[in-house]
Amino acid sequence: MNPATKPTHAEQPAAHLRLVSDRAGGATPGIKLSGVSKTYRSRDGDVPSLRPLDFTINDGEFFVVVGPSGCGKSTLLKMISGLLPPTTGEVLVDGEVVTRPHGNVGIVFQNALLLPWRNILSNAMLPIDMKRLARDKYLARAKALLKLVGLEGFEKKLPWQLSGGMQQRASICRALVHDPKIMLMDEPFGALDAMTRERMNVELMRIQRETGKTVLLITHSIPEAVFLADRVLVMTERPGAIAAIYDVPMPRPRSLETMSDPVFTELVQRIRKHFFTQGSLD
Ligand SMILES: Nc1ncnc2c1ncn2[C@@H]1O[C@H](COP(=O)(O)OP(=O)(O)OP(=O)(O)O)[C@@H](O)[C@H]1O
Repeated sequence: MNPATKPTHAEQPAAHLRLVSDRAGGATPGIKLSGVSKTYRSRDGDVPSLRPLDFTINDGEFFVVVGPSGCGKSTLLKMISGLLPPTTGEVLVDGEVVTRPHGNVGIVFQNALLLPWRNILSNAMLPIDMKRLARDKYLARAKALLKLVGLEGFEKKLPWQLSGGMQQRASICRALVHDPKIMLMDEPFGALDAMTRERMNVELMRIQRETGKTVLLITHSIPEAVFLADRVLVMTERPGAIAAIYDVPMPRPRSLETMSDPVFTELVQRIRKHFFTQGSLD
């Protein structure tokens, strides 16, 4: 095994990431989960979805979660966003316990979920309107974000006039418009064709580099996970637990050629081995 692709302990970030965390100072930055578990109570009985999880995501890190269907990935994301309370344990964002939905996150789902009657700029401005923030303060930011994702000139178009990939780019702007520290992405490119998906991956890495956001992304695709991530968390079947966390020791910026790097190939194979018996990932 290439020593560079050995799994690391959850609490040991890559060296370059540790530097970022150290510089931040003050309250513990990033996202920290301590003993976070979830059991859904339903009429048919309890559904244990996540075993107690302990891990940290560093400020500015690109952190990707892969795992079999139903292992609790979306549940994890909802608990970090504050949309869902954990059954046990605590989620901390910048040292503060999350007890309700908070403004530190922007969320991107599998489908763009744009409002069909609002034009692209108005859709990007939706969080500002919902939070009743000053529109004029954020309008320039929304336009700049649309430009950043290549949608300049499409501000007045309605969602149906854009391709699926363009709509998803608009939804990324919507997630970033209120300048959250963290972007939570649940299978954001699952509905796109393979070529658009690859382009969106490159685009997302560029946006993350330019905005410095912390990204937590969920995917079923192991190559996508390795291509994007600083670290990949591999989950077990439900109730989900941490099977391993891998550092991805490949330099940035990355391009599609990165996928022919032997480190990339070896890491994809190593992670795939976790799922040999399940066959439930790409
Ligand atoms: N509101 C709920 N009530 C009861 N069980 C639920 C509820 N929401 C989710 N579950 C169950 O919890 C488990 C984890 O669900 P979750 O959606 O987090 O998984 P996932 O890993 O995101 O799945 P997928 O990859 O298929 O999207 C599943 O078995 C699901 O059926």
